[in-house]
Amino acid sequence: MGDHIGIEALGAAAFAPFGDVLDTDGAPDKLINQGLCGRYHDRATLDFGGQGRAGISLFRAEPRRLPLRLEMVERHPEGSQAFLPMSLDPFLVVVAPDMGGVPGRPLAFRTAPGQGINLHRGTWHGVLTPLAAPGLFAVVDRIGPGDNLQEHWFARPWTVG
Ligand SMILES: NC(=O)N[C@@H](O)C(=O)O
Ligand code: NI
Repeated sequence: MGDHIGIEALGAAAFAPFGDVLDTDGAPDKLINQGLCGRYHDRATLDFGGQGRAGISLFRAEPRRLPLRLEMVERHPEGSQAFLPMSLDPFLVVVAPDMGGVPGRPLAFRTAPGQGINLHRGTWHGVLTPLAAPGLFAVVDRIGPGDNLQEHWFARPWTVG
């Protein structure tokens, strides 16, 4: 097995090179619906490339147990990808910097309840990784032609958590 990767609490600053953190920390950008709803407005950079369009899909993914054997990360060169949990269960987010076309050392984060993420176009990441059932997510990503998936299988898996 490869080296061990610790899990940090997800934070916007640490995650900024990789994507956006979606949460309702702090005051809303605007109050709507007669003051009964806080709108946290336009909080993600969506990108679907020239020929793509936005799609909303639902994922029901098997929860993983920690420590996680991380064998592969992937990226979507043509579009961003948002994972929006439909529960308050934290989930695991793994990303990695790009080092000349291959991923560098991964980083792992645990979301707070109610936090979602939007991965920037081309960000190396582990696949959606729930930590509790039912693992139900809305996913906003690119629908369009061409190959939008590049995988990298590590020579030695990493141990996460
Ligand atoms: N393949 C797919 O739709 N999902 C992955 O991109 C993922 O990041 O989970
Ligand atoms: Ni993906």
